[in-house]
Amino acid sequence: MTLNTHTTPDDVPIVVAIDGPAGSGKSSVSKAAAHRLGYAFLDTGAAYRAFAWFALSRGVDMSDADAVTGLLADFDYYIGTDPDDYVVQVGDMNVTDAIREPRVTAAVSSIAKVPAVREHLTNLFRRIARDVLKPGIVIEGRDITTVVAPGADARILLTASEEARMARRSLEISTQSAETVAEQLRSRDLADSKVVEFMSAADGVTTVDSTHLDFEQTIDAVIDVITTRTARNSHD
Ligand SMILES: Nc1ncnc2c1ncn2[C@@H]1O[C@H](COP(=O)(O)OP(=O)(O)O)[C@@H](O)[C@H]1O
Ligand SMILES: Nc1ccn([C@@H]2O[C@H](COP(=O)(O)OP(=O)(O)O)[C@@H](O)[C@H]2O)c(=O)n1
Repeated sequence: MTLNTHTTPDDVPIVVAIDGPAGSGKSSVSKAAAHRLGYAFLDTGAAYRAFAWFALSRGVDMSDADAVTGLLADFDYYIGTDPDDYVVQVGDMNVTDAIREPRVTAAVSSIAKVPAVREHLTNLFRRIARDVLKPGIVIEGRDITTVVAPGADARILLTASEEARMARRSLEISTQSAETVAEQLRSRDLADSKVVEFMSAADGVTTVDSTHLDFEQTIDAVIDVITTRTARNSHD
């Protein structure tokens, strides 16, 4: 795949792209798969969340696309790509936990629909992937198989039923009722799906449905796809 500028073919990291709706297991499964394979891991949703956190901290009107776009120049973002050392920073602030707060989750779709924000972050993700020193990278989000890395060596859509996704997410969030978590997840998926298609697989993308798989089985299923696709590509 052509994301990087390493000079010899053996030096080129393998790129694995994973998309899917909220709560399907993208972050946790991608992180575990990257750990097992010795690859880097890039959570792209963290950048959208961090930018929403930044816009909130500046008191910007989230519905004002020009004002939101105007903040990009000051957005100093860092994310670790080691699956065993996950950290997200804006300037000097460690925002790893803050970006998961409900007020950020509620604001993120508004900034994610601004085209200039998507373009800026897409370029950032490609730069991060290009500079990775490990043999591969797993990149996960909403538009990785279609926009950020459509030429990835392995492309996966990780799905699960709405019921399973809501149950998993509400297990994680103790500060809100299961009904509130479910309602917010449903409305965020709806808002996001107007901007990016992530509910059905694009051509060449393999679907992994984790509804009836436990966490370990889902990691195994994703690694199976990666192994098969990368073995096939190396013979193309
Ligand atoms: N197959 C699975 N079975 C049960 N729980 C799972 C499974 N896959 C992921 N999870 C759990 O579901 C929750 C949501 O997963 P997460 O990776 O945050 O999803 P996403 O990044 O798609 O929003 C996490 O607590 C994760 O550990
Ligand atoms: N590649 C991406 C990743 C996230 N996003 C946006 O960022 C938000 C947070 O992403 P996330 O991956 O942390 O969300 P979850 O699926 O984990 O709940 C999503 O609701 C989208 O609005 C996006 O637009 N494109």
